[in-house]
Amino acid sequence: MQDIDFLARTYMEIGAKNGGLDIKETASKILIECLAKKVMGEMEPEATKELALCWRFFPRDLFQFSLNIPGTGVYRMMKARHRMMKILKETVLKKRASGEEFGEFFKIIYGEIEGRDETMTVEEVIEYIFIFFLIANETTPGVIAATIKLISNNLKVKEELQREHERVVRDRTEKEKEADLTWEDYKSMTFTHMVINESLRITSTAPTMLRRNDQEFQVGEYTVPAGWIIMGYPSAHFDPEKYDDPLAFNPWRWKEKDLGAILTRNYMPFGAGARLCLGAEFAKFQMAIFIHHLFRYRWSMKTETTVIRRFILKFPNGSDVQISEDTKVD
Ligand code: HEM
Repeated sequence: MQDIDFLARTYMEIGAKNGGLDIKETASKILIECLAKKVMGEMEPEATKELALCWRFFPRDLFQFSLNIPGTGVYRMMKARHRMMKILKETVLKKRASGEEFGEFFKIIYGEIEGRDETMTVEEVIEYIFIFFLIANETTPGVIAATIKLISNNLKVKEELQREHERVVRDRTEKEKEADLTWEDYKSMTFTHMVINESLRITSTAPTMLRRNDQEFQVGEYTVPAGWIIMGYPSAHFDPEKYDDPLAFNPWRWKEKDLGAILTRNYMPFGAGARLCLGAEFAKFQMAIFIHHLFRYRWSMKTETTVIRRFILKFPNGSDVQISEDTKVD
């Protein structure tokens, strides 16, 4: 919690000094810096920053025709990937040589816990970590940027959030707590949790879930033979019988509901079953902390920001917000 809180506050302060920031890019930097520490343990600050910068080549060019020749996005992305693998490998080798401690996640997958045998080679572990970062980075920053766009289009929601976050800051100051956010602060952001749930419903970020069925089964009048690959989509999120006016962004529909639930019959932004998202709580947490720190300023999103879905969420005109030091509210 402290890491995300610190990174979100720091990046927001830098943005305020510069007159603004790109939401998706900033959320991505926070995510990668935080995950890198959790997975790898302490890393050289320059290596972590470079790792985060490499991701800039991914969102734009990941789901495109694979033409890996110089000058294409895919080529730039492959170069960035190569660079990232090199940074990760160098970090592992340096840490090993100096006996420095790895992050908990690394220790688990590499088996570097006392008494356990090695389970993967260094190369395999790095591949695994890369995919882990990739999954995290292709989801959370986009959802955060789309959430800010949804909020920006809805003045009532924006005002309610403003009230909530001013209250959180006020409570903290009154109780003379340290500047860091606490778990209680996070839990008390009820309206923010409603906004997050609604945004996750409406953005339905993971466009599809692929499954191979072991056994034949029936869907209405159709029989799906065993061995088929099924593409599942959380269409329940837009079912008018389950959600009144389903295309409307209405956080109040979550009032009095269980805001902690990441999976119900009609709500599955993080998937379902054995492959339920590993980072669900972490993602929701990052979203809330990011929103909190943004709302410590008066902000506005550039009107030209648009969100489109080309398999994943995309922001062809970026996701810039304007903030400045003199609009800080606390
Ligand atoms: C708002 C952000 C996120 C959304 C909407 C999301 C959504 C999903 C969905 C729908 C799945 C299931 C895919 C399937 O069933 O085939 C999934 C799996 C997964 N997610 Fe996330 N995710 C998010 C953030 C994250 C983050 C931040 C991490 C890592 C820290 C993460 C790590 C994973 C992993 C490792 C899996 C695979 C789990 C498995 O196969 O056992 N996700 N995610």
